[in-house]
Amino acid sequence: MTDGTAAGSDIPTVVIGSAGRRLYLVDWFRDAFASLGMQGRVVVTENDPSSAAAGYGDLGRLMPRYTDPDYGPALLDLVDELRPALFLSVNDYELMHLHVDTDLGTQMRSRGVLVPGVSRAWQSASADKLMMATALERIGVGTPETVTGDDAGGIARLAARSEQLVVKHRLGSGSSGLALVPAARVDEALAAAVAGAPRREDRPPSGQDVVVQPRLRGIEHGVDIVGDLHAPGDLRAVLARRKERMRAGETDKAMTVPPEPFVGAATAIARAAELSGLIDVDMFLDEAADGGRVCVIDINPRFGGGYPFVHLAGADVPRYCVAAAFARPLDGGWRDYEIGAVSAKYESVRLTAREGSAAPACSGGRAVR
Ligand SMILES: NC(=O)CC[C@H](N)C(=O)O
Repeated sequence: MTDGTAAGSDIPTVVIGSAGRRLYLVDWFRDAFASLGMQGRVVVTENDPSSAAAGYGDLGRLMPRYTDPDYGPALLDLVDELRPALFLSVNDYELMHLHVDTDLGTQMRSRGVLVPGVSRAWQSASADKLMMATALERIGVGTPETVTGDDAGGIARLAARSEQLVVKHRLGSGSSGLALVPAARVDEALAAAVAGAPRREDRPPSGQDVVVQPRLRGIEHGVDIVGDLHAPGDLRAVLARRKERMRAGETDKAMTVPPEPFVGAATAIARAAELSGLIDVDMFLDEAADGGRVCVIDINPRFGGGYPFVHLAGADVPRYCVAAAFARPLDGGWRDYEIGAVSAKYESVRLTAREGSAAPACSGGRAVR
């Protein structure tokens, strides 16, 4: 761990990678510094200079695209120059690049930066719904039986038990390619899903690129699981909301609920995934089943679209992250939130560039609404 005061910078620094549309995270990390009585800075790295977040941090840095060979050297230069204590990315592709395709995550950690996340195996599984189902089954956490679109026997087995089937892109995120169909019409849905599915470039589109699951009973919830930043695998918090409405693959309206039904699954996932920091997990809760059955359908290994609903109800994961990263004392109040709080997202926009102007101006302020 570094206290953020090593050579090159004496300002306590947190970097948010690819903040994109999540300007509220920049605000809440700033609030965290303020609430801990610290003069810190939130640096935003972005590839697109005119994105909403590029000029929104206390400092903005343009980065090459993660696919560019210059990305790794630029990231390590940034770390050496700014000496952040914490680096978190909210972009799934960047996370795959940091933790699976390269060892950049490990290299940052060996430079003393806390890089929240999950193990390499769970990072890979988070992008592949078949791998995810296998990983969850192995640790005894409920998840829908998942077969690939070319597994006729598996699909027939699911159809015998479930009148309706769910078809999804195997490597998709959010609800990409999602269709809920009567079992008799699964072939049509499969053909449509295969046609639009993201796939590995080394093979033609096929049923391997989509998965089929039974329709789940119960109500969909979003659950943030927080692992200890210094002791990966140790559960620190479970924060839950019932989804009321989705929009563009994200929770749009939700009501906070007690975390208890989800704690068993959260403990098992945190341990197995060697979790540090926050992951956003979608779970069905079937309260009618004996003792309440929980079924995990998706894991986003980062701050996700559901975190605002618990933050606005009082939870404060950025405060936990900043306190842990800079060794500041903190009581457990950061994980408390009001139950029954309903929040809804809304539109917001900011001026981000002018024709011909090169770099983003850093506002160091809040979005104009
Ligand atoms: N984009 C994401 O973060 C995934 C969606 C998230 N699980 C949500 O419910 O908002």
